[in-house]
Amino acid sequence: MNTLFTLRSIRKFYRNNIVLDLDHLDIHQGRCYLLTGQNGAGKSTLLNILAFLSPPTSGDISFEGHGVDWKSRTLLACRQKVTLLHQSPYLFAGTVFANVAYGLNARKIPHGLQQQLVDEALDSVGLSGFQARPVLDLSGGEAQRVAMARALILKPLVLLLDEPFSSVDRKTAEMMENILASLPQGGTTVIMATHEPPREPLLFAESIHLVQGRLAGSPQVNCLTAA
Ligand SMILES: Nc1ncnc2c1ncn2[C@@H]1O[C@H](COP(=O)(O)OP(=O)(O)OP(=O)(O)O)[C@@H](O)[C@H]1O
Repeated sequence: MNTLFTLRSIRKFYRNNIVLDLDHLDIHQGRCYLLTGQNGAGKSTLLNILAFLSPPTSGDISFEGHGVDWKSRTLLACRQKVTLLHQSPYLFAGTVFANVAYGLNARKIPHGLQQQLVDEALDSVGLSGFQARPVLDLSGGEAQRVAMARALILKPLVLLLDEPFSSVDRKTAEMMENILASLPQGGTTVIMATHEPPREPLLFAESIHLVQGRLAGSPQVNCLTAA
């Protein structure tokens, strides 16, 4: 079993408030994790750290076996292996195709191959035939699916999702959960944050549950909840 992220003594403060306090957390490659916790439990804070977007106030993280130096240029290489899909994803004005192909363009993938990959990605989220649609005409749920296609097309090593199903209907959420559950076969590690249980929790073999910024089951949490 390959350990992808190792977190030790990770603490995050906003002003004087501690919002994340993790003694020890290992995340293994090719697994599907459900990150749960009530509003304010620290889920987005943890995802932002795992996406290398926001450093912890203190503590150590290693990624693929190497210690993460938040001030080094190597951070960019780490960021490129991780995709974070937000609850309200940003799509730029333009067509669905242009948005989904954005990362392929940046990687200079030939146009013919882009067409094929975009078709496959849109197909996988149930949006075949949407290539030429302006994103401004999309419903909230369709926009979320386009953002998912844009994330999937890059085949990231790690896919982080922050409440990805907030504006999709039940059938679409089930379809997207099934897509997520299939990604580890291709080597992608999935971590999905939600404060609601998924429709099919068994698809997510691993769980990380936060209570007031701490891992449920850790001694500190037991003290807190017992108090
Ligand atoms: N930039 C910030 N400045 C100050 N406090 C912040 C900031 N970002 C988050 N917090 C606080 O950190 C705590 C954890 O927030 P976080 O967004 O990580 O929780 P969450 O579990 O994702 O919540 P939700 O389910 O509501 O999205 C909250 O108390 C929040 O108010």
